[in-house]
Amino acid sequence: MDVIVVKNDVEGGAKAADMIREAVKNGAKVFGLATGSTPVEMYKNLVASDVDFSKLTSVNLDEYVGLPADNEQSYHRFMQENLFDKKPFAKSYVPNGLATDADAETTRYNKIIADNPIDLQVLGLGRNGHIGFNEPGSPIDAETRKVPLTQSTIDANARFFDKEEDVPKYAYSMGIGSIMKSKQLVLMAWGEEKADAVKGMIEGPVTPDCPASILQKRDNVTVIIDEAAASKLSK
Ligand SMILES: N[C@@H]1[C@@H](O)[C@H](O)[C@@H](COP(=O)(O)O)O[C@@H]1O
Repeated sequence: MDVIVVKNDVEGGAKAADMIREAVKNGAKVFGLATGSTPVEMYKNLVASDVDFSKLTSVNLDEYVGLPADNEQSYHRFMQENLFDKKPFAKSYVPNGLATDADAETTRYNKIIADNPIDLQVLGLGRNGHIGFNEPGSPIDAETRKVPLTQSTIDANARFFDKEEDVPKYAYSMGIGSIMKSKQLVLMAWGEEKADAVKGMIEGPVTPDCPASILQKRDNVTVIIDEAAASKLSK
């Protein structure tokens, strides 16, 4: 695990964007993308750059169950606004939050991932150590599935919704098994509220209690964190 400590998300987002551009130069064809506040600076940098995704493919990590693609809080809409409107890919995939047949939707998405093996996966980190929406206790070999969100994730995401009751309780998420198949991984985390999860991920035991700790088992992982997120690390 390569750990890079930066001053803040502006510096870290620029670094992550450089890594994406480097991967494009080196022939990467499929990018696994993430949402949330963490990668916003990275997307800003990509939008401002001359990177060209128009012959490439993107596959997103997750989507809330029950939100239509055009809902303000849907991850579809987030990707559209933060990246795809300005830097379109030839093909972009996001789970369909309105799919009511969870088995059919997860089978469809797993086939997309199998047909488009991910060269570089971008990840954020939940306050409880989740990656994608793989909450503590998630099986490490899982593919895409419908997952219930923990109360801590619902609370963390409530800031984006008018009322807590509006926060979806389920998501479709790539599983840890699918994430681990990616050839290269870049995880970002900013702020003190991520410091415990960062410590667990880097220095803790590899345990389903902190899903991101599984990344210790992988090579080709770069973790970009700011000083606040790094503040509980022992060295
Ligand atoms: N499913 C998303 C994750 O993909 C994201 O990495 C994480 C952190 O969110 P944020 O970047 O807003 O802190 O939580 C969300 O619940």
